[in-house]
Amino acid sequence: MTPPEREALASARPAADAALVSRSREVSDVSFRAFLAARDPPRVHWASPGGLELVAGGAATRVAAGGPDRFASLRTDAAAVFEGADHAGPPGARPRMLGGLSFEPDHEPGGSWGSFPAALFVLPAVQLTRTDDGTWLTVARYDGDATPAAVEAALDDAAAALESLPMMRPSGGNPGVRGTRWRTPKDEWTDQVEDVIERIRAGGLSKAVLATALDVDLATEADVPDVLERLRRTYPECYRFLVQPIGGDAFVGAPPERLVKRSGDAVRTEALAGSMPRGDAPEADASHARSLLESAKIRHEQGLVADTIAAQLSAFGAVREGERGVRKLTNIQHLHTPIEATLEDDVHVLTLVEALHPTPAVGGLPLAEALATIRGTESFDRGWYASPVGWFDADGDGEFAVGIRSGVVGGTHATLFAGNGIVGDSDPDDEWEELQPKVRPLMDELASDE
Ligand SMILES: C=C(O[C@@H]1C=C(C(=O)O)C=C[C@H]1O)C(=O)O
Repeated sequence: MTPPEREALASARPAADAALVSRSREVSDVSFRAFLAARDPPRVHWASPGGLELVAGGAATRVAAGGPDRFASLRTDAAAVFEGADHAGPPGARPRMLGGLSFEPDHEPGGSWGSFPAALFVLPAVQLTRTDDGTWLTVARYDGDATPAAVEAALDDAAAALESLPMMRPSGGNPGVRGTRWRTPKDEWTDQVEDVIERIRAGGLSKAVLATALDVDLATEADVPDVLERLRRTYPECYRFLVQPIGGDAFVGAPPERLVKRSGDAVRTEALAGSMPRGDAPEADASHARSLLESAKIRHEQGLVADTIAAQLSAFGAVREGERGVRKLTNIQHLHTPIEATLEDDVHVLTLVEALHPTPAVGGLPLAEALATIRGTESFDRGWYASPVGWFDADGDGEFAVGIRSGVVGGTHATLFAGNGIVGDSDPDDEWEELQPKVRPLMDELASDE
């Protein structure tokens, strides 16, 4: 990203005399991959398991923010964009802001995160939305000349362009991997885990989530729409997202973990922590699941996450914790507790995100001590890894996933991320083994399948 581009992103604000106009039209189902491949950046993709699925390109407008007030700044700027919005179309295709935030509020773009400010949300120019009511094409504009007639004409053009897209775009195949390098080799990782354990034993810290990055050299350029399409088939039980602010580097992932969903006064979240592999045979798989449910260490670690989330949500309304169980993913299983709340007041989903992020599933406990430990120990830039990624609308409804099982992909390079909760009785060798399945979702889609 050139300095002027970075400047433009960092200062993305609503314009004084602009109005938001959007129009949607039902279209016959079309390949999301082909649509995404044909769009210019910014490009975004969001899919929740069994729910909303959308792909979009271009920006009608965007809001960006950084520093300790970034959530307040986003809420204010987004409210200005949504004010007086003129949308004709089904509720499922209503205007949404899509994007995410960095793990730390004072994040500065750089390295793999060169085109990612501390918070960025895009209101897409052209979007395909798949809902229970069919597939909808939406065009939005936010400027002084955005009249309904102009937007309808742009919708006609976008619909005509859809006609020329192939129904099914043939897959280009995986890019292939030339080499990989952990940012923290095993001996360094072991030292880091031991340091964290020592801090925990010294008192004042119960848990810290230690993460690292895997640099991947690709044999050919990765085709991000292809990667997302394959993740849809291999990890159907996970979210899928893409945020590509400028072109080049794209943040993609298939996280299993919901940070929060707000729909009216209903709030849903979950505590997901503790990991075991999947077994090859049903008996082995069930035995791993039993180990998750019976391990005192894992129950303690996941219990801390559930209690903290429930306590934070209780500031907003009545909280109900569901039954603890095992969440099975394609290549890993976790301990899981569903958590729901009923809001007493009209609270924006961004306010809930602000209260919950980072949960002890990706930060630690107590939070301040855990963050100081993470900053003092990790030798890579988390950027947007383990951060909120999702969408919100004019009413403050929305849904956010935790940006794990993720990586930054650009050209012939990818950086993948993985982390584990460290507690007092963690074993560095086990923690090293646990990192491996967490980079696999993306790694499997990058490595050649032969
Ligand atoms: C931090 C990650 O995952 C988190 C940490 C887990 C753990 O400590 O076992 C399990 C699930 C996630 O909450 C990651 O995938 O990078």
